[in-house]
Amino acid sequence: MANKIIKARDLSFYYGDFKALKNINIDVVKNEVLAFIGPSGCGKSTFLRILNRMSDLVEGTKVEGSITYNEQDIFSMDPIELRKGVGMVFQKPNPFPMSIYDNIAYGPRMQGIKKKADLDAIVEDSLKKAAIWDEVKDKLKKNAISLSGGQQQRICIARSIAMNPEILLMDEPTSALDPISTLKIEDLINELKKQYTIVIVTHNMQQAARISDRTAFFLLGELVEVGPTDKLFDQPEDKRTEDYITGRFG
Ligand SMILES: Nc1ncnc2c1ncn2[C@@H]1O[C@H](COP(=O)(O)OP(=O)(O)OP(=O)(O)O)[C@@H](O)[C@H]1O
Repeated sequence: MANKIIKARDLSFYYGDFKALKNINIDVVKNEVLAFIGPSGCGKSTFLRILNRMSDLVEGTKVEGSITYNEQDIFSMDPIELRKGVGMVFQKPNPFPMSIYDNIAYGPRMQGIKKKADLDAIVEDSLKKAAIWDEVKDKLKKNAISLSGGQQQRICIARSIAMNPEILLMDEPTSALDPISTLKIEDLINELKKQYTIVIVTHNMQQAARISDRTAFFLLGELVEVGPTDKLFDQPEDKRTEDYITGRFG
């Protein structure tokens, strides 16, 4: 498979003595949308969070095996550097309590970009890519908290984009949104994959079927099966995948 930007090999992860992920082997391919599905507690979010080492924030954890990002071992990288390349969008929209403009300019400013014209250009470009520019261009000074949930989530996506990442991790980005906002984010993901690689956790199998190129099915900390989304849903190889997608459990 061409251009694997992430490779996980025999990756296991423990919270204390509890083995939450068991010998995971998976690749992420450039410019794909890869969806993680599986019943609650199977380890999807844990795995997603390891990919940009948000998992470091939990104490008493242990990792075995390896993950590389562009052939570099992520566990020996500076996490700040890793997160520049591998950004994250959370389940609940979490804009900073500041203006729309400052939300987007925050990261670039931290990276030392100071010129107003440069920041203006990044803010506009990021908001356009996140398909929210037209809705907010006349109120960039307004507090981002005053926007609707769906708009806030697109602001959060724009905030990630402003850091110019290569990969966007999304942890159930639409689960707190209404159906119309959800469709907007799904359309946006479809657009973003031209430029970015997207790994998304979703509870919603229809969503995985609509937006992803490949789907990975997790169960009890194991990666049961990963493959092209159409194939995984039409002709799963593993009986457990079939049982899950036909609604026999989970
Ligand atoms: N901070 C933590 N400390 C201890 N155990 C945890 C922690 N976070 C998750 N776990 C456990 O690890 C397992 C995997 O959790 P995880 O959140 O990754 O699952 P998930 O598939 O994303 O579930 P959901 O779909 O409900 O979000 C669960 O058994 C969970 O209880």
